[in-house]
Amino acid sequence: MTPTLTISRLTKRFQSVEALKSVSLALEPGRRAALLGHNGAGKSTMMKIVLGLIPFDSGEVSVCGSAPGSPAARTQVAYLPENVAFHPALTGEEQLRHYLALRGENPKQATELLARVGLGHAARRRIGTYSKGMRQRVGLAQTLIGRPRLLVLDEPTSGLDPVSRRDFYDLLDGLAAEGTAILLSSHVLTEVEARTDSILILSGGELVAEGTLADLRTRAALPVAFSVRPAPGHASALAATFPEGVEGEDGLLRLRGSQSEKLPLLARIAALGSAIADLDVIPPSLEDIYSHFSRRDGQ
Ligand SMILES: Nc1ncnc2c1ncn2[C@@H]1O[C@H](COP(=O)(O)OP(=O)(O)OP(=O)(O)O)[C@@H](O)[C@H]1O
Repeated sequence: MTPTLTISRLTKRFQSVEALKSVSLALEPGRRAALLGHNGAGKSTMMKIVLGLIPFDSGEVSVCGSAPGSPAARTQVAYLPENVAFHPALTGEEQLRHYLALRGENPKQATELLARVGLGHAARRRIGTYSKGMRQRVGLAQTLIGRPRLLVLDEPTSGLDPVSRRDFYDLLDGLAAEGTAILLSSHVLTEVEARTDSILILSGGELVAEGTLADLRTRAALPVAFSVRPAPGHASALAATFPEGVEGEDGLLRLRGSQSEKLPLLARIAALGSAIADLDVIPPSLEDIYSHFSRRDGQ
């Protein structure tokens, strides 16, 4: 499948700052990729380059086969900034009709676009009365004008409550299912874990990790934690068997082991049979994996 977005060896420098260092990636139709990174890692710089808003120093960028910022690329890519602002006195429908007219599209599509993002009921209300989540949906409706093949979303769920976040990702799922590629940045690790297909971690301008969460988990090879609850009267025996464990005030014994130690440890725990009341295996969290890949120099 031809990727919707291809970036190879992309380098961008602002005076003495190397904002992007030989970054390469590809995003295929219908894929949702999350761009993660500390403040200043280079996320916005990459998005601006993909949108054709700023030039780059070296490398190649292709948006649906065209150079970023070219007329062909601009018809295929849409952008939603973090804090989207609309005229508060206009209704959602008026605002979208305005954008449609600017793009040379039929303003009557406003009704359908607003319905698509779940705002049909509020189309004739002033945007000044909308919640932040509703304004983000107007922003998403605006990005859908012209049926773009690539959506670039800068922290699209920042400031939204959990239900609005979930609804927003549901909308993105629908768009991805139709073949739209989605590149979004976020600082909320748990939501990208559940709602995107791949994770891209930028650190100091370098793409330090790329893949599904399962790929990154394997590559990071971080320790696995076990939480073991002894059966009544067996706490001392359990602690004696695992002197390396840490006993908590909650009565649980906590153990850690590398990926290769996981199964042998499980076998040792299972061998205790009825002395064990319960067991949880806790894989490294996305936060652990993110910290592993994105640690700054000196940390
Ligand atoms: N116009 C500019 N002039 C000089 N330096 C810049 C400019 N734009 C970005 N930078 C620098 O490039 C680096 C990457 O910045 P960028 O805005 O891409 O990071 P980011 O990952 O989007 O961060 P944040 O999460 O804070 O938005 C930073 O060191 C930043 O200071």
